[in-house]
Amino acid sequence: MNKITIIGGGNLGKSIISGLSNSNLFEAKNITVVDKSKYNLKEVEEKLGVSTSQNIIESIKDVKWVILCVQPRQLNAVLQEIKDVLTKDQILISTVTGTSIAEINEVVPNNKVVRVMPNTGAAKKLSMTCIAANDDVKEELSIVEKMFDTIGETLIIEERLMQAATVLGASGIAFFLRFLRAMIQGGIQMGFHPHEAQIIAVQTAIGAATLVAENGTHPEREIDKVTTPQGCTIEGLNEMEHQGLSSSVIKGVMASYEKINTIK
Ligand SMILES: NC(=O)C1=CN([C@@H]2O[C@H](COP(=O)(O)OP(=O)(O)OC[C@H]3O[C@@H](n4cnc5c(N)ncnc54)[C@H](OP(=O)(O)O)[C@@H]3O)[C@@H](O)[C@H]2O)C=CC1
Ligand SMILES: O=C(O)[C@@H]1CCC=N1
Repeated sequence: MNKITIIGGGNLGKSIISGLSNSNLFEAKNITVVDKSKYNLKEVEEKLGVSTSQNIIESIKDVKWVILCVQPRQLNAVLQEIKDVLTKDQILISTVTGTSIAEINEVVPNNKVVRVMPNTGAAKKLSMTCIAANDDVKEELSIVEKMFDTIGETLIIEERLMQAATVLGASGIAFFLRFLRAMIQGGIQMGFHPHEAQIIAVQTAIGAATLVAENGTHPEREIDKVTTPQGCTIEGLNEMEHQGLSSSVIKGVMASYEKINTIK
């Protein structure tokens, strides 16, 4: 029951495994990672002490939970490989972008499927994971929620919002990091060494996010506390807006959302 296999130990898979293996939910030896790459498997074996395999069929025997963590174009091959050996009581947890529960059930009609959309923050137990399932998968949904609660925040959503959750939560890591990089570049131009600019920008980003997370305030309320009248902050903010900061972020989010509907 408390065994889990992750098919795909790449960027996201490693982050999930890193979080799960440090949680109390699964013993490291009961987490098996399957990947084509021996390099990926050696890394998780050495760093996290989890079990590894290059044989999908062997790795899912006697396992209750199977996380699908391969790229969208690789999913069908994995489903075709496991469809005849899966038993009815095994639950599939799919992280795969853009593939619906119904599409997975077309290939494996007898297995319950929960869709999850975590992010790479999972490696630090700071994932934002959105979770969706069909109405008849309530009990398993709540166990999957507990599973992902061990690696960050979770939110149960309707499946129709999964693409939006992918853009906001999963791609969102990259979007925030690009802003962080720009802040570091500005810091260097003002005279800091890169590593100093990075320390300042990173801690400031953590502070900004924590204020909103812990105070429950709207970001603009926290901004108001920083903007001294006629001061340097409002000068900088207004220039960023004249250059289209909010508009370009919203346009970027929507471009990502349009793209996701074409991914297969
Ligand atoms: N990266 C992220 O931040 C997020 C990703 N996702 C989604 O999660 C999924 C995984 O993404 P990500 O981790 O970035 O992708 P990666 O390409 O980094 O990882 C997938 C891994 O699975 C391996 N693999 C593929 N097919 C098989 C197979 N048949 N048997 C064994 N191993 C296999 C790949 O090997 P090889 O490279 O040799 O093919 C690769 O190492 C994707 O669907 C993605 O859209 C969702 C949220 C966030
Ligand atoms: O870029 C992608 O398509 C995937 C989904 C979210 C993060 N990585």
